[in-house]
Amino acid sequence: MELRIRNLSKTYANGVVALDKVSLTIPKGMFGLLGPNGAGKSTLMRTLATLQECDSGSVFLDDIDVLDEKDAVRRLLGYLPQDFGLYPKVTAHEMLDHFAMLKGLSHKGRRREVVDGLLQQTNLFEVRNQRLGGFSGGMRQRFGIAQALLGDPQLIIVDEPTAGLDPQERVRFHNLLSDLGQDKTVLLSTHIVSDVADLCANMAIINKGNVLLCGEPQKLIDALDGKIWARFVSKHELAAFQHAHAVISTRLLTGRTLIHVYAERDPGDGFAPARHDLEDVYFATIAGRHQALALAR
Ligand SMILES: Nc1ncnc2c1ncn2[C@@H]1O[C@H](COP(=O)(O)OP(=O)(O)OP(=O)(O)O)[C@@H](O)[C@H]1O
Repeated sequence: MELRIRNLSKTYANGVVALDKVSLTIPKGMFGLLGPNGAGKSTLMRTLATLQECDSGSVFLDDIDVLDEKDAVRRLLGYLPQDFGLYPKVTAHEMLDHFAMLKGLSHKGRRREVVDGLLQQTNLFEVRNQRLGGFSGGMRQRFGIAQALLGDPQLIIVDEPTAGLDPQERVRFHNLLSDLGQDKTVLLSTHIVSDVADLCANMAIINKGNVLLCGEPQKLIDALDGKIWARFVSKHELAAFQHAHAVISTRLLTGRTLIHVYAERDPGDGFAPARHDLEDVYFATIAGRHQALALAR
């Protein structure tokens, strides 16, 4: 299914503009929504998940009016919120069975089939009789996906699902999501660039309620060819370089500071062409390098 968001706006009572005329088209497959903390991602996710009202704009899931036909959307939606509580003393199987009942799966045999299937799909079958309170972060997130998948949703929204997972669990969770992306629309909100680089066929970057950039990750990277330059600087040189160049990122590498700058042509000063990636796209966009944006759009 395709999700079409047009001019979606939301200002909270305290005056914070969380969404400012956001327009995005999200096709089938995995779509990454990338942005720093406070960008408006959760506001957008909650609005799409019919849990929160916006002020203006429209959202359609194929021909369903998401803002109006909430029940129809909920039947097609699986949602994994950023924070969700679990009853610590209940086992994974008991909890999922309970959720399945709430979803209307009243036939015991059929429910068992669905619940066991989801526990297998999320690699939790072996631990199904363990209490949720003892689950690791990764197990919790996979359990969150299992409950989101009840009812065979066509649109799956996951809000920052890999924050706090160790690398092994992250890979496991990525595999699970990418399987889902084969035939469903999966919207992944994250501030972790590599989640999007690894998984998503399409992406957008949002900040302060605005969509800054949208496209296919590789094309957005290619649009920066020849425009990202790198060099090491010492700590006391950093401020001068930041003053003289459009520094988009600084990172410590084996104790030295590597800086990446945006420049249309060789900036001199000892810079060499950088091997750039999606992080450069992200940082260049957030830093407001408008030349980069114009090219990549
Ligand atoms: N209920 C609320 N009332 C007032 N302001 C809010 C409310 N919820 C969010 N905000 C503000 O709206 C802005 C967008 O918040 P939102 O949670 O949507 O961003 P986010 O990109 O999901 O960030 P994070 O990654 O930190 O969750 C932030 O400035 C936030 O402080």
